[in-house]
Amino acid sequence: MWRGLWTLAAQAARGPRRLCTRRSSGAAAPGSGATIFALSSGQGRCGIAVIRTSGPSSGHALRILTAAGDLPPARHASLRLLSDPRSGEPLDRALVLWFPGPRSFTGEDCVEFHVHGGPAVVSGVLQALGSVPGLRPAEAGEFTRRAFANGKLNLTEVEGLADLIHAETEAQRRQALRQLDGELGHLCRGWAETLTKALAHVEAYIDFGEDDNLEEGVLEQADIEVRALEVALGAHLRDARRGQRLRSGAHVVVTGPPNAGKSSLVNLLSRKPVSIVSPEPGTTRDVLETPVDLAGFPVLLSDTAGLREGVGPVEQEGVRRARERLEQADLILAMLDASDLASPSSCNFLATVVASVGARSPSDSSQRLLLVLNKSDLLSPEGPGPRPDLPPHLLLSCLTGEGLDGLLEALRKELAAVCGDPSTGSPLLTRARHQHHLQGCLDALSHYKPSKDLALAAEALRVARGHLTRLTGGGGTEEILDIIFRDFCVGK
Ligand SMILES: Nc1nc2c(ncn2[C@@H]2O[C@H](COP(=O)(O)OP(=O)(O)OP(=O)(O)O)[C@@H](O)[C@H]2O)c(=O)[nH]1
Ligand SMILES: [K+]
Ligand SMILES: [Mg+2]
Repeated sequence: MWRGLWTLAAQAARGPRRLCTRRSSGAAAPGSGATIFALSSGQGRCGIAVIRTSGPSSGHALRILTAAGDLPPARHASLRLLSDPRSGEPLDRALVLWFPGPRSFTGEDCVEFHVHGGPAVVSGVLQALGSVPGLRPAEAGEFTRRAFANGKLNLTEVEGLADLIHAETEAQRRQALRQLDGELGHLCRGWAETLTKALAHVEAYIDFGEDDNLEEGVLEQADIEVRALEVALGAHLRDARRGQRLRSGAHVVVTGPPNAGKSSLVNLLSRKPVSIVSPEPGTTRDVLETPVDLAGFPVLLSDTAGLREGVGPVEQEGVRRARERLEQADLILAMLDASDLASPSSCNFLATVVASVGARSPSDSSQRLLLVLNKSDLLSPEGPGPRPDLPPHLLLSCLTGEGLDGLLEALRKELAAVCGDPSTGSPLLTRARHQHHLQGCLDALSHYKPSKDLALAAEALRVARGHLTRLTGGGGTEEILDIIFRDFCVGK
């Protein structure tokens, strides 16, 4: 209900640069003039809980709860006694922080109450705030939404913030922080400026093409810049799947002949008994998937049935599922029993799965493969090692743990290639939305042919620029905002 008003307020706040589609909304709504409050730290018993407010009545609420005429100095922590304004009953001795707008997270007047984290204190302070006229509880993501509306964050930064809150691995945290720092937005704004300049040149040519006063080579210059931009966009789009894997997890599939030790490896890497391990070949039938943090990267690790033919219908179905899952793998962990390399199942596996992935060049295949020879503890120290004609491989013993560090290091390198390394390189496109707009921009530029039709070329530049602006939130529709802000919790 408050959406309609929010849109209008947002438009006013952001000016014409960020126009939103207006939605008809009949009834009156509280709107963004209200002051919102929420518990911003996690729920449950904890040492300190942070409650915050945002909106014009924040200062008034702070004065009422601290029963003080004056506000504390801005952006300094001050110790104050909080009491319930209705009964005067003391609630807690707390640190309070006063952030007058616009120098605050949301751009509005904000207050933070750092109270003792017991549930009774928290609910007492929340109730006291609720009793102050003009204050209401915040909706999920409403603080961030106000920050966005007031131009404190652009859309890719908002997404970075959502990802940072949900980041579970090192690599995800690093990537989210880079996005929150505005790297992707910065890049897009630079590209949009290039297009604006090119558009100005083309339009100048349309208006004054015949005029002698026009500088020479104006169109040629625009052409060079647009073509360079196409190259840059292409490179980023080729990277796009990596960023999405980093956000939602890379698919790593363990495969090999029966009894190679696949389930043992899955349990070792996930540090929990995900799969049944037994000396009986054909133990694993279903695909067992578990999310794990591998060397700092988010991974969906799948254990699968041992690949072999001529077995009963249930195991055959398991083998079918294993092959199906293999197709979806970003990284294949191909496993063999090092003491059993001459067996028909090992030879068959090497000749089919390993050879077929290895034969593809890394550029035309998004799949990568690591060959692991397990049960190295069964090889005699003096006797001949694994066959020299094998493709590059790692030795491992799931039993003794020998070779595990080497495997983890190899996994880190492979996953950095699969997901992109968030500590280096250009900003990753972590969402399908980013990819959609960059592709839209590139498609539009393919219609840029100033030698044929200047008016159409100018229109192509305008469409292309529109995609870049929408990526960072300019002209975004409310539907997109709703989807993005849904990821947030109340209090953020
Ligand atoms: N000696 C030795 N035995 C191992 C090692 N890793 C696994 N095993 C044993 O090999 C047998 C098979 O292990 P699993 O992990 O069930 O093998 P799997 O590949 O999942 O087997 P299936 O699911 O039947 O295809 C079990 O008895 C394990 O204890 C190892 O590094 N050294
Ligand atoms: K087994
Ligand atoms: Mg198994």
